[in-house]
Amino acid sequence: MTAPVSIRNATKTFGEFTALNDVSLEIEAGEFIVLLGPSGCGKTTLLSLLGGFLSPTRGTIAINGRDMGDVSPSKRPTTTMFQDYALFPHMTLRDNVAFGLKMRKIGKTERHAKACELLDMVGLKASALKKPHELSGGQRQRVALARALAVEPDVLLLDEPLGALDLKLRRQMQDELKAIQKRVGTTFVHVTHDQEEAMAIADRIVVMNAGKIEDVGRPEDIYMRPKTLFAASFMGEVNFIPATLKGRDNGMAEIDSMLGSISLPETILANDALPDQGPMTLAIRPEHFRGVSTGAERMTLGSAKIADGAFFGTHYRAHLAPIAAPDMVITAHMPQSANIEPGTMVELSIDLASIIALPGHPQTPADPATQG
Ligand SMILES: Nc1ncnc2c1ncn2[C@@H]1O[C@H](COP(=O)(O)OP(=O)(O)OP(=O)(O)O)[C@@H](O)[C@H]1O
Repeated sequence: MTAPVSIRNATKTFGEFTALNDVSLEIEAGEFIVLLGPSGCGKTTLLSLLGGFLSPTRGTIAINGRDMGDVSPSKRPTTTMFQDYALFPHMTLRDNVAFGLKMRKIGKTERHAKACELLDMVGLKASALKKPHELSGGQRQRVALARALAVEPDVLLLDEPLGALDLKLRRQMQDELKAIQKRVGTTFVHVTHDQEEAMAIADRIVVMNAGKIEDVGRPEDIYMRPKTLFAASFMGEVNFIPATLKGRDNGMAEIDSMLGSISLPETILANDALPDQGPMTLAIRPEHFRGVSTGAERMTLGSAKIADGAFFGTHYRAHLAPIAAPDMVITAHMPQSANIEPGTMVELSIDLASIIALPGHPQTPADPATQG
């Protein structure tokens, strides 16, 4: 079972505090959507509106075209899977998975068959008669997923379901979760603050900040072409070079940056929020300074002096002080063959197409994305 979800202008206030501020989002049937953002940005609040545990102060939620305004959580075509997946300790795995079906008065033979089918899907068929305490954390998590899917929700809501697992297991479960979602085709809405997890599992990521949606797109869209400073900095490491857009002429944009004046083809400025003139930021990922020619059109932002560098296996990660702005720190990845001796001069050479042009300036030097 699967269904589209439509969130229109949803706002949620708690007293004076606005936890969710005019959020709109269309989710397709069968999509794997990840709500990504820092603690307190409103991810769980949005998930709770979908599950019916909270009502929007303003705005609407529709699932499969039906307004959910007066539909209680138990009557919604949704199931929520929480981080503490709370299996019943005295029941076998089979009975845990079949529990929702029993509540729905499904006969024993049918519900046991369904439970075994789902345990098979999560790789635990042979353990059907074990109790939860006999399992590892990852195995218990799989049982919880099987239990959530047993009642065939149209939409599965997952609130940091992998948060309690260690890193290795979490990576493994991310792959499994994605494979299972593709297999069952259910719409998944998954909350996390871990950007790597979001990239690993999402069809589309919704980047949230302070109760608002900052950006929505495929992982590669948000990484390569983020729409805001926040989205650029939350999804991976980035250098921000404050600049001023002076004007546009003949398909070229004239820009004064902290590293000097440059002309960029207007196609690089593909962001509707950019003004015709005014403050803007050039955002560049560290790996785009690698100096390995890709055959694409390249440009230089002047030269810089290596301050320090560390070996990361596939590359060096170096901090550089540009000659044009010696107080600035640029983080750059450099090839294994590079000389990263402090004081060595390097050219800040990049592929033109890898420059991300964003509206506004980073707020403070402490902005997480201002430095590497
Ligand atoms: N019932 C409530 N009463 C008052 N404030 C609340 C309530 N529920 C949530 N909030 C506030 O709303 C904001 C958003 O909370 P929410 O739980 O949605 O954040 P989150 O992004 O899921 O964060 P986390 O990753 O820490 O769970 C927070 O500042 C939180 O303190």
